[in-house]
Amino acid sequence: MSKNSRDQNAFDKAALDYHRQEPKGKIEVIPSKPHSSQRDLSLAYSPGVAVPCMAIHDDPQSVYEYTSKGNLVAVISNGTAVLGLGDIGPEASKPVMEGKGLLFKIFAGINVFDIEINEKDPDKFIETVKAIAPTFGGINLEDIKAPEAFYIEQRLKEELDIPLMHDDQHGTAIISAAALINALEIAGKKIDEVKMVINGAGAAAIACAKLYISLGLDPKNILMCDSKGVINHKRENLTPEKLDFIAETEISTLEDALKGSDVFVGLSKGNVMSPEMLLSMAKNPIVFALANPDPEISYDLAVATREDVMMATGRSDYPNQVNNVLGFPYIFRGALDVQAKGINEAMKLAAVHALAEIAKEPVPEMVKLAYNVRDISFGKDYFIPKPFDNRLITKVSIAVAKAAMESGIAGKSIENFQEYENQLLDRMGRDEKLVRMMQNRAKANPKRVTLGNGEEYNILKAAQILQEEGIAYPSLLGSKRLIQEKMEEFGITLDIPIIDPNDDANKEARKKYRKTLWDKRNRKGINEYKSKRYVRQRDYFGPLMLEHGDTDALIVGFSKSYASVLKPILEIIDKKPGVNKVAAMMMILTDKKPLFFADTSINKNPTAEDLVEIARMAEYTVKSFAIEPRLAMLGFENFSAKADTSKKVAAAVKILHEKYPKMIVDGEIQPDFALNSDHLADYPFSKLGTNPANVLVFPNLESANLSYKIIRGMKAAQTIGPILMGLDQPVHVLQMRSSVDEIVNLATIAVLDAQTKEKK
Ligand SMILES: NC(=O)C1=CN([C@@H]2O[C@H](COP(=O)(O)OP(=O)(O)OC[C@H]3O[C@@H](n4cnc5c(N)ncnc54)[C@H](OP(=O)(O)O)[C@@H]3O)[C@@H](O)[C@H]2O)C=CC1
Ligand SMILES: CC(=O)C(=O)O
Ligand SMILES: [Mg+2]
Repeated sequence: MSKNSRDQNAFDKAALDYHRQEPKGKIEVIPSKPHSSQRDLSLAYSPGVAVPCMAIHDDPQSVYEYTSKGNLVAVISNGTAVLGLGDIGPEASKPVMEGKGLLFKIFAGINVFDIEINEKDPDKFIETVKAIAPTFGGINLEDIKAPEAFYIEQRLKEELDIPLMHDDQHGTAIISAAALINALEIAGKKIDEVKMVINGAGAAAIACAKLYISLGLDPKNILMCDSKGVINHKRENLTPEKLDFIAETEISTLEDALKGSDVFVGLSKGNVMSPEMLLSMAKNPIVFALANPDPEISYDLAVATREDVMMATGRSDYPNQVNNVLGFPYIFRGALDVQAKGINEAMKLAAVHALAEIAKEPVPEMVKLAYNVRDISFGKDYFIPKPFDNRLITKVSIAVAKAAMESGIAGKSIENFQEYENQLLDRMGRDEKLVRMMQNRAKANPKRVTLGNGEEYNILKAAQILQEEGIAYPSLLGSKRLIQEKMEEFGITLDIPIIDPNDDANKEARKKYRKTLWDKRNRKGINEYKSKRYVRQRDYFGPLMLEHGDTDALIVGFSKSYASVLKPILEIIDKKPGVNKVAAMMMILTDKKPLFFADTSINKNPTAEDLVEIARMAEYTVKSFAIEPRLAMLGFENFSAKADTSKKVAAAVKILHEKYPKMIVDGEIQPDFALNSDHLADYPFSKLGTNPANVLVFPNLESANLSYKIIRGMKAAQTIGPILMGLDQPVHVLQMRSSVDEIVNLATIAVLDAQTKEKK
C-alpha cells in the first residue's frame, strides 16, 4: 500500500471515528433555561407555558419574543446533490447537514435543526417545507440538485416570509463573486472584458453566472459547460436555466472553451481540468476550482503547472478557500437579527462587497496568529478572507442587516449599530475558537513533542491525534515492551518513536544526560550513584532530553502527583532569564469567553511579591494567545484590605500599579464582582472599569486549585492546563488522568511554546 493511500485510509477511519464517537453525530439539543426546581418546571411546562402560548396566539409576532424561533434555522435537503457526490439520498446527506449546523453555531451562534426529507417531487417537497416553516426563523436549503432547486427555491421565497436561501446557489455566488472582484483587481483585468468558462450548469453554476453578470460580466463572454460539454446553439433539450446561457459558438468541449480564457469557475466534479487545459488559458489566469471534496484541478497541480495562476478551491487546506462557509453564517445572522422577510439582491450584494473589502484591509494579529503566518496581505495568495477571521461576523452581518433595513424587508430595526457589533463579537466568544486557533498555529510549524506514560490509552490516543492532525511530531517515553504490548491490546497502530530510557540504544544519551545531571545537582544532594540511577527513570530522562534539544517539548505527569513529576523538571530546567518564580495557570473555556486562573499548582502561599510575579507571567502568557489580559487580583473582600489575605493582595496591587502602570489589573476583589460589569460599576476608580476581568490571580494555591477543580469535576467548562509559566523550556505537567482532549490541548500549547522559543 502506498504512503498516500495509507494516509487516506487513516484519514477515512478518523472521519468515521469522529462521527461515531458518543454522542453520535455532531449536533445535540441543550435546554437554555434553568430546569432544576419544581418552580422552573412549572414555568417551562404546564401550567406556566400556557401563558406565552396565549400571548403568541393574540400577537403572532411575539413568537420571536417567547420562543427560540428567532435564532433557529432549518438546514433542509433531499440529498440529491450532496457536495460533488451526487444523489446519495437523504440519510447519506445527514452528516453534511449536521456539519452545516455545527458551522452555523460556531461561526454565528445560530441554532440549527437539520432536516432530511425523503422527497424528490418538487411540489411535495415544497409543501413539506412550508408545513414545518413556522418552527424556524430562517431556512437554508442545501444540496438539492438543479433544475429542481431553482423551482423549489423560487416558490418557497414567494410563499414564505422568513429569510430563505438555497446556499449552493447564492452562498457560493456571493463568496465567489467577492473573490472574483479581488482576483481581477490583482490580475489587472476588468470584469466587463474578461472571458470566462464556467464548468457545471447546476444550482451553484447558474446562480454564480447570474450574480457575476449583475456585477458587470458580459454574458457574451461566458462559455458554460455541463456534463455533455459546452452549452451552445447545437444543444437540444436544455432546461430553461441553461437556455439563458446558450453561446453562439461552434466550440463544444471544455478543452477548446478554455483556450485563451481569463477565468475558469469550476462547479462540477473533481479532476476534470488537465494541466494542458490550464496552460492554454490567457496570462494570469484566474482558476476557481470549487467542486468538493476534490476540486476540478488540485491546488498543487495548478500552481506546479503555471506560476502566474491565481488559484482558489473550496478546501480549507490551501490558500483562498472559496467556500460558502464564509457567507451563510453571517448572512443568516444579519437577516435573523432584523427579522428580514427574505434574503433579497440588496442583501446579497452587500455581503459580496463586505467580503471583498475585508480581504483588502490589514489583517488583524489574531488572524495571523490563527494561521501562524507572520504576514498576510491582499495579493495572489490572499484575496478572500479566512474562515477564522472575527471581522466576518461583524462586517458581513452588519452589511446584510443594514441592506435589509434599507431595502424595506426588515421586520425590525437595529437602532445602535455599535451596540449590535458588540453583541456579535460577544457571540463569537461562545465557542472553542481559541482551541482551533491554537491548533492551526501549531499545525503551521509542528514540533517534536515527547509524551510521558506512553503505555496509557489516553496518551496513545492523544499521540495518534497529534500525529494525524499534524499538530506535532509525537514520541512516547516509557518502557518499549510495555508500550508495544499496550498498543496491541488497544488496537492502536502508531508509527512514531518510542523512547525507552533503559534501552541499549540510549546508552550514549544516558551518558551525556548523567553528566548534565551531575553538573547541575552535585552540590544539591545528587551523588554519582544517584545520577546513574536517575537517568534510567523517565521522570529525569524526559527533562534531560529537552535540555539537550533531543526533543522540542515535553508533556508528563499523566499518572503521578503533580509535585513528584515537577521536582525533576525544576532540578534540570532553568527558569527564564529574569524570572524568579515558576507558576501554573489554567485556561477555562467558558461558554462566554476564555478565563485564566493562576497560580493553580505551584506556590502554596505566595507573598505580595510572588503575586506580582505570578500576575506578570500570567499577563505575558495570555497575551501570547492574542487575548488582551485584564487581571483581577482576587480576595474575599472588595477594596477594603481588612483581612490578612486581603492586605497581601492589596500590597501586590500597589506594587503592580506603581511598577507597571499600563497593566490592566486591580483588586483585591471578589470573583463574582470581577466578572460582572454591573457590579464593577460600583467601583469606578478601578483600573478594570466596567469591562470584566479574564485573568483571575488567586491569593493562594488552595483557592485557585479548588476553584478550577470544581469546574473540572462538574464538567462545567473545558479546562486546559496547567500551563507551566516561567521555565526556559516547553514543558507542561498534566493533571492526573487527563482526558485525551486535555492532553492534545496541552501538547498544542507546548508546540506553540517551542515555536516561540525558536523565534527568539
Ligand atoms: N466551494 C463551494 O462553496 C461550493 C461548491 N459546490 C460544488 O459545486 C459542484 C456542483 O454543485 P451543485 O451546483 O449544487 O450541483 P448540481 O447537481 O445542481 O449541478 C452539478 C452540475 O455539474 C455538472 N457536471 C457534472 N459532471 C460534469 C463534468 N464532468 N463536466 C462539466 N459539468 C459537469 C452537471 O451537469 P448536467 O447538468 O449535465 O448534469 C450539473 O450541471 C459540487 O461539486 C459542489 O461540491 C457547490 C456549492 C458550494
Ligand atoms: C460547500 C457546499 O455547500 C458544497 O460543496 O455543496
Ligand atoms: Mg452544498
